Amino acid sequence: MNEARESVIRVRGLRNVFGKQVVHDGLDLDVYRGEVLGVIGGSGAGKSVLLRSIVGLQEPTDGRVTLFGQDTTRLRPEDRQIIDRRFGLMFQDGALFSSLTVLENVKVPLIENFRLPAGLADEIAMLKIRLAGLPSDAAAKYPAQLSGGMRKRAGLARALALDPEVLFLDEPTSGLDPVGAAAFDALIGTLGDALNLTVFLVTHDLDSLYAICDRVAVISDRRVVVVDRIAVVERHPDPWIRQCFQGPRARSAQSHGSAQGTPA
Ligand SMILES: Nc1ncnc2c1ncn2[C@@H]1O[C@H](COP(=O)(O)OP(=O)(O)OP(=O)(O)O)[C@@H](O)[C@H]1O
Repeated sequence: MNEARESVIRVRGLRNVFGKQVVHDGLDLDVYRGEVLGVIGGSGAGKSVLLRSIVGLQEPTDGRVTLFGQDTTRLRPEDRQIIDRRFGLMFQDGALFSSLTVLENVKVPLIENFRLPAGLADEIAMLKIRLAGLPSDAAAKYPAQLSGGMRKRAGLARALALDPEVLFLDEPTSGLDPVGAAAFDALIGTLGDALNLTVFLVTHDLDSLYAICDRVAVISDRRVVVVDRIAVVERHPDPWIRQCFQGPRARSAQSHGSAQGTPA
């Protein structure tokens, strides 16, 4: 069925080496338009390096990354800029500018990319702040005045500023309590559907996999060992996967997932 779908991210033969450490070697991955793809793997497996390689924050040692059908290793800077506008990035802590208010933070990509009149930029930024589930009065606050969960939502609002087609999220629920994490998952699921987003979600959170991911990719032994629906992935014989899906946390996540009626 997937063969007919458009691959918005295509990674082929990715290799990343730091000194003597080979992080990726011959890694292949496709991400299809409209799906929520969860990316998991042990600590240090190379999830963040993969994300960074895809979005251009890290130049791969070798291999090819194609975004929206364009080979990113061959792009002219001006074409790279056009591609960059088509995705949004959200890091663990929101990665906000501490000296700017939430509203100003969300306006940064709007001002950098488009010469919008100030009033219009304010209106768009406010819309994104509300879309990310923040109250309007959060707009005037500085990151230090927000809770961890609110900072993540502000980071999400900024990632949504340019109406991206693809959203990259690096461990968005880390540090949140279970209720906050479930609410954030629900928000991503709802926004993904409403805005027809493709979501690339790096996570350690098994609940997120069951709650919102259409497919899950597992990085082990320097490559993607399996990418499939969670029900298939959890039965894979890879030792790390077995350990991951046979513990008590997995059983709890599995029961939450089926209770929500959202088996992946
Ligand atoms: N710029 C860099 N220079 C040297 N080594 C790096 C660099 N970036 C990442 N690494 C190494 O690459 C490996 C993979 O890192 P990465 O952050 O992708 O892991 P991860 O799977 O996201 O781990 P975690 O789940 O703990 O966040 C680690 O051993 C890390 O130390």
